[in-house]
Amino acid sequence: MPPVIRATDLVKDYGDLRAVDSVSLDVEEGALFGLLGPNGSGKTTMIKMLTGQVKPTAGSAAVLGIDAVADPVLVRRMIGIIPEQETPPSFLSAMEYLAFVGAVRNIPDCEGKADWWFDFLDFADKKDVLCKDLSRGTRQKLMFAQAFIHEPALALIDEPLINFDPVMQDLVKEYMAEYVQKGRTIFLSTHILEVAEEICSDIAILHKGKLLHFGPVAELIEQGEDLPSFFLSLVRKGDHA
Ligand SMILES: Nc1ncnc2c1ncn2[C@@H]1O[C@H](COP(=O)(O)OP(=O)(O)OP(=O)(O)O)[C@@H](O)[C@H]1O
Repeated sequence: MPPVIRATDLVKDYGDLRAVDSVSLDVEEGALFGLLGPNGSGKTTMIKMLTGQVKPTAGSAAVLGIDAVADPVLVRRMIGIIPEQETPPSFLSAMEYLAFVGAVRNIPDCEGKADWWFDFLDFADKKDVLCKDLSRGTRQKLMFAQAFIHEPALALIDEPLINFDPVMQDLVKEYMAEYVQKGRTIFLSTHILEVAEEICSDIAILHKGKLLHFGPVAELIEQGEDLPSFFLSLVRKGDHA
């Protein structure tokens, strides 16, 4: 079975800055893959290249078997995405936004599915509120719902938990764990190392655009490592390299 994501020697330069430096990695079907790294290490740029939002300077990316550089529109049609810091359109209500996503993605019974998400993430009382008047956490609930409402084979989500309270974080973590058990795949970036250790099957650690580590979380734990300490020592070593 080919990997769900295959990145090969991906490079992204912004002017003189090399934001991603020859990164290669495979993500297998059913993985809950965590992309970790300090601020500015290139996580968002990686996600943007894999979702066809940014064209790599060099290298290639196959996502669900599709060439993400040559056919970014098809990739975006097939996947779910939560871009970094993205908020839904201010002028639509929460329900209108999910209906809009449903129309673009051709989702059957989108209204019924939207209602399920309003109940599941406990914001049914906000469905007719304009997005501009929603709290940050509620906007994040909506972004989470739009990424998963069509049950994509692959969701790429940038910092999905950051605005959620602990109860909501727990609910969403459980949802993601069950989601991948059904054979679907999630690729997420996060700063919350404890979350990555708890739910991710595999991780990659980026630092200054370079891939410092890539592999299953279980392997680290078998070696007696805990992810937060492992991450910190790797990044500190990278700082002095
Ligand atoms: N459009 C852009 N133009 C110029 N530089 C950019 C652009 N986007 C990102 N960068 C730079 O590329 C580097 C990697 O940024 P990126 O957002 O990918 O990192 P990140 O790991 O997601 O960071 P954070 O954890 O802080 O969100 C940073 O130095 C950033 O300033």
